[in-house]
Amino acid sequence: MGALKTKNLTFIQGAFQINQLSLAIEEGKMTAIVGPNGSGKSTLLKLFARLYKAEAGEILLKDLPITQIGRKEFSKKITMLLQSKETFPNITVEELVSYGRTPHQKGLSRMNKEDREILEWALHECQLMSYKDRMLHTLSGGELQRARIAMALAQKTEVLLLDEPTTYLDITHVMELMELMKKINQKYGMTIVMVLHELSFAGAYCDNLVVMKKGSVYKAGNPQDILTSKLLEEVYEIDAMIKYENSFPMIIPNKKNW
Ligand SMILES: Nc1ncnc2c1ncn2[C@@H]1O[C@H](COP(=O)(O)OP(=O)(O)OP(=O)(O)O)[C@@H](O)[C@H]1O
Repeated sequence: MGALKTKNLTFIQGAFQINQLSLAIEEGKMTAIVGPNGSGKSTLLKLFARLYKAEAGEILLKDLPITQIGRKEFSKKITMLLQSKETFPNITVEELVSYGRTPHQKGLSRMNKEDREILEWALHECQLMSYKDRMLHTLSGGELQRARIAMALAQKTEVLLLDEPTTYLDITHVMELMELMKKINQKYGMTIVMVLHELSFAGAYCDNLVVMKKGSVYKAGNPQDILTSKLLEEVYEIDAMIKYENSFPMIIPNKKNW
C-alpha cells in the first residue's frame, strides 16, 4: 500500500503547473524527490503537507483523501520540516523539541508523562541529550538541523517530509543526517520523503527516487534502476556517467582535459 498517493493532481502557481500527476510513495520507505531547480519538488511536498491546496485531483494518505482528515488529526499523521532559514526563536533545544508534542495536547494543557517520555526519546535518538539546555543560536548548522528533526520526531507521525534538510551542511553532517534518517526509518518504519539535491546521497541512502522535471514526474523507482546517464542528460542537461562504488553512485561529468 502506498503511504501517500496522488491521483491526477493539478496545481497552478503563476506560470508553473503540476498537471495531472499520479504518483505513489511507498509506505515505510525512504524516498528522495530530486530534480533541477524550479521543477516543483518543494511544491509537491507542500501539497502533501496540505500547505497548498490542489486545483484538481487528490492526495490519499493510506487510501484516505487528506482533505477528509481533521486539522489536528492530520498533524498527528504527517509533519513537514520546511527549508531551514537563518532565523529561529530565542529558546532552548528542549523547548523547540517540546513544540512537536503540541498536536497531542488538549487545549493549553501542559506536557503529561507520555509527552515527556517522547520528548526524551526524540532528544536521545538525535543525540541531543547533552544539548537540551543550549539556546538554538549557540548550535552549529548540523546540531540545529538535528534539533529540528527531533522536534518533528516528537510529533510521532507516520510520515515525515523534509525540504532540503542538507542545505548548508558539510559532507560530514550530510552523512550524519542521512544515517540518522535511515536509522529512524528502519527502526520505526516511518515513511520519510525528502527533497534533496545531492543525487549521490539520495541514490545511496534512499529506497526510491522521484525525479521531477518541469512539474511532472520524469521517473520514479529504485535508484539503481533509474539513475542513468540518459536521465542526467534529459533532466539536468549534463553529459555525465554514473559509476557505482559499492552501492554509492558517483556522478562524473564527461569533460575532456580535467
Ligand atoms: N507563490 C508562488 N507564485 C508563483 N510561482 C511560484 C510560487 N512559489 C513557487 N513558484 C514557482 O513554482 C516553481 C516550482 O517551485 P518549487 O519551489 O516547487 O521548485 P523546486 O523544485 O523545489 O526548486 P529548488 O530546487 O530551486 O528549491 C518555480 O518556478 C517557482 O518560481
